[in-house]
Amino acid sequence: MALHALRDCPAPAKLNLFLHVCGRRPDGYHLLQTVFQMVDHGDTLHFAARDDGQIRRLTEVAGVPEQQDLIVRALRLLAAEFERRHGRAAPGIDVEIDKILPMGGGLGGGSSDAATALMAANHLWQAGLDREELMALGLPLGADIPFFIFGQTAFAEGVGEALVPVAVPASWYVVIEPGISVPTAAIFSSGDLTRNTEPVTIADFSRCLVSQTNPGGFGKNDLQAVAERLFPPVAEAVKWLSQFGKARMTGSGACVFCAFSTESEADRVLSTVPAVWTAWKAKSLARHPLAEVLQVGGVLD
Ligand SMILES: C[C@](O)(CO)[C@H](O)COP(=O)(O)OP(=O)(O)OC[C@H]1O[C@@H](n2ccc(N)nc2=O)[C@H](O)[C@@H]1O
Ligand SMILES: Nc1ncnc2c1ncn2[C@@H]1O[C@H](COP(=O)(O)OP(=O)(O)OP(=O)(O)O)[C@@H](O)[C@H]1O
Repeated sequence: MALHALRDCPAPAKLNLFLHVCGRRPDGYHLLQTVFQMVDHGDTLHFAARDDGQIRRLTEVAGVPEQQDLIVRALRLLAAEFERRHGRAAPGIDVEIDKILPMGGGLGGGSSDAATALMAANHLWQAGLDREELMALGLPLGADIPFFIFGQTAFAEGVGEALVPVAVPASWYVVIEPGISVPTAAIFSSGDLTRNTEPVTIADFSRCLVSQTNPGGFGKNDLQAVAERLFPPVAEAVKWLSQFGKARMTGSGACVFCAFSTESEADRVLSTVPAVWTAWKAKSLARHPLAEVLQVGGVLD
């Protein structure tokens, strides 16, 4: 029998272990190379099917009107695709969200919410899209959405949509939220941004992991220098966390992280973070945790 509700669906944060800007497309979007790592800290979404075709977000999210929410926009795209395939309107859905990821944090919160919504509704509605089709549906809404649907640690190229799985040792991360929101577009449009980092290979990344224990130690984040200049709290967080290892910004900021090989090391550092910042620790996730909730392993394959 078809399911009517899916509760406690995780939408995990991602960290960009490195992020190189290697060029620019004619449409202005930047060509990146990055490794995406999911961690066990994120938003939680709850879904219930409706029978009137409406897509509703029941939770208020400060600063994000319901109709602009990436979750709602993604579900509208899925509903249109459902109608095209099945010749009838999609059933509709209610969405509730427990939001803990900061916006403009570089943790991919909005993209992760949208990815979880697409996977959950595809399941609830029995829409029948496979993984690649869902990834393609989400890409126009956010460059990180395909990665979350891909659902495993990945080396990414293009604008983040060309994905290859990569093995990264399990690690603990301490993440600092500097308390500001960094608009992604402001970083990419800066005249100071370097856009010519030489392309690397997965083998370069993997070789580096063998020679050092820190998965965040390879390469650099090309967006970081610009973000530090425009947003001094980012620089302060990087400076403070650098006492303990190779600290680095994720995505276009503002959050900053450092990897540790044991939970106790992460706990020790976390306990000393100055109270002005929100900080947390999280463990790496090799697979998207929604697979367990959907109890499928194979629903999208
Ligand atoms: C930097 C990353 O966080 C890395 O994971 C993502 O690529 C950002 O993805 P995102 O938050 O989904 O960004 P979007 O909302 O798609 O893009 C915001 C703006 O940033 C610029 N942008 C974004 C991604 C990219 N590869 N090149 C760009 O130039 C574009 O001006 C775009 O209008
Ligand atoms: N469900 C949502 N959650 C968060 N932000 C949303 C959502 N829907 C739309 N947005 C918009 O997207 C913007 C970016 O939010 P998001 O949390 O994805 O930033 P981010 O972590 O910096 O992303 P990235 O790492 O992809 O750059 C927000 O400022 C907000 O206006």
